[in-house]
Amino acid sequence: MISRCSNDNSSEMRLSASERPNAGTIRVSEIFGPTIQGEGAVIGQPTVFVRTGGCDYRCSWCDTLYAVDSSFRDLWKPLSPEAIMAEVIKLSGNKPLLVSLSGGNPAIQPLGGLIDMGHEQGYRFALETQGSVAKDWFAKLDNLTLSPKPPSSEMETDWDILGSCVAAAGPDTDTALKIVVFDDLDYAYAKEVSRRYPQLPVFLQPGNHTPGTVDEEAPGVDMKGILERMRWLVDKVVEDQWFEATVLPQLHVLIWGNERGV
Ligand SMILES: C[S@@+](CC[C@H](N)C(=O)[O-])C[C@H]1O[C@@H](n2cnc3c(N)ncnc32)[C@H](O)[C@@H]1O
Ligand SMILES: Nc1nc2[nH]cc(C(=O)O)c2c(=O)[nH]1
Ligand code: SF4
Ligand SMILES: [Mg+2]
Repeated sequence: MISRCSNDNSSEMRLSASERPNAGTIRVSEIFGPTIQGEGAVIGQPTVFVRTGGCDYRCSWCDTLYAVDSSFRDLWKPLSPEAIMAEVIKLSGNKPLLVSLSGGNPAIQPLGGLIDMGHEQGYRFALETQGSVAKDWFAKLDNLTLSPKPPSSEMETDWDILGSCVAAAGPDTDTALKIVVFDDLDYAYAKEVSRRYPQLPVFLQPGNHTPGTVDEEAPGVDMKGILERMRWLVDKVVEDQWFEATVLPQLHVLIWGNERGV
């Protein structure tokens, strides 16, 4: 299974040559914080975000198109692990904390060296990915969130690669599932993912149907609609007696709406 964790993964090969990172450098869309982690297993923890640029998916409702759409490519900087750690250290006042690696798909970037470097200085690392590309260095992470995409995203899950991601993380990384739910079909998908990985904690996150478009700088958010979906999802889990699931909102969206860099 681990042999799938290579650089010539087929999902990654779907990226054009200019979209693939250079060896050693990491393509970065933004570094910000400290803020709190707004989602999933480590929700509420103070963290600095490193958001990489480029993604092998294009979910219909992606809330970070500026780190996905190639029209933003010129804004993604190729940075060395040293340069990224220098910024993380500056933002955190040299006090180690949790670093959240997100994107885009951070799994298509060479992040193993950055994780080693940060660990040496006492920083911890969490990573969010859709589970479409597996890397050996997932085993170095403190937390791995796998967020496979439900039908409403219009993406297809490659179950073998998702399995390779779980295997690559191994026993020393805290791995969790986090599934965005918009409707009944998404809910059924979340149950299927959880059925396949009963050993993994599962977090359900109501979808934000107002994430904005590539042309919007600061899209407005339909908070009432998101909270209604949250209530629907809680009712669903309770009625269904899915007592192993944890339902959480995107806390940062409740606080700051669709604002960037928070
Ligand atoms: C922007 S993605 C980046 C990491 C990775 N590409 C992934 O999808 O897991 C970070 C998280 O935001 C979630 N997300 C993206 N758009 C969303 C939306 N409109 N509503 C709720 N969650 C969303 C994703 O499912 C994922 O769990
Ligand atoms: N505060 C905060 N929490 C988050 N959790 C996941 C995020 C992401 O965009 O990956 C995110 C984000 O952008 N901000
Ligand atoms: S996989 Fe993540 S970053 Fe990529 S398009 Fe989907 S939500 Fe956006
Ligand atoms: Mg986000």
